[in-house]
Amino acid sequence: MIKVDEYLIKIKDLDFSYGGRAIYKNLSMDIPRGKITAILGPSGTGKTTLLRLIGAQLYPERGEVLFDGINVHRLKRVELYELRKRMSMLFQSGALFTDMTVYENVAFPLREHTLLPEELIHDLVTMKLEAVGLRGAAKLMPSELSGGMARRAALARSIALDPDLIMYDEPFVGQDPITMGVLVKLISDLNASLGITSLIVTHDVKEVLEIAHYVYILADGNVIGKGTPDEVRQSKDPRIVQFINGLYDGPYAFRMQCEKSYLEDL
Ligand SMILES: Nc1ncnc2c1ncn2[C@@H]1O[C@H](COP(=O)(O)OP(=O)(O)OP(=O)(O)O)[C@@H](O)[C@H]1O
Repeated sequence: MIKVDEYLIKIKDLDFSYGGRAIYKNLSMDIPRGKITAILGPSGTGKTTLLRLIGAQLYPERGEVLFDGINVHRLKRVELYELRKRMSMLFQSGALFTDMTVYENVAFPLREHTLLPEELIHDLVTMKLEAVGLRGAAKLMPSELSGGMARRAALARSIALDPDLIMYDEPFVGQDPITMGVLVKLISDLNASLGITSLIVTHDVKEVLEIAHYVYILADGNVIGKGTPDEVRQSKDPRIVQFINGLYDGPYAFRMQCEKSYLEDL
């Protein structure tokens, strides 16, 4: 019997720095297959960097990232190109092609990467648009969409090739509460209906904890907390308490260190 590993991504003993400035030191994480994992942490910790390491846009100095057992940093260019069809990355900007309709945007990856006939492409695009509730917007241009609709259209495009993984980088930024609620539910529904592994980097802690199955909290170059949403909510670690509750001050200082005292500066 073939044993399917319960983790889609395994990160082992990873070191990464930007020009000598260490971002990760000995980082190890396992991302469960078919589940929603939230990656939380203070600004500048390296969450986006982590997504780029998984996608092999960046290379570590040490350690490895295994995607379905494949070391992503050892692949040749063509192999990586193939593997990336199984990973989708959704940035906060959405980045739709502005000169194409919503339909053409969703059809684009199918035309780029497959030789499917137009009829089948039509059916697939229609299904993806239906999944995000935008079948009625197929003919619209991106400039005619609201911010939330644009993100949903980008989401439809990112699932066009039925990826195994979607990495969301700040998917809720700049949205009103209702739109945010729609996006949160959509991500959760897509995860359940398509069985996609979802990795969400966000500062919207409350929203993401409602739908995540597993949570990693990163700070100071490593994992400072992990577990189910309930487990991290109940943590007594002051760094995690501060972060989960969005407290103004705590172990992570609100004020940056300054050489002179406040009085001296005045
Ligand atoms: N290309 C780069 N070259 C040098 N330093 C970089 C580069 N990209 C990011 N950094 C730095 O690396 C650190 C981690 O950046 P990253 O964007 O991964 O953090 P983040 O946790 O996603 O932050 P935020 O939550 O604010 O989006 C930051 O201090 C950032 O300034």
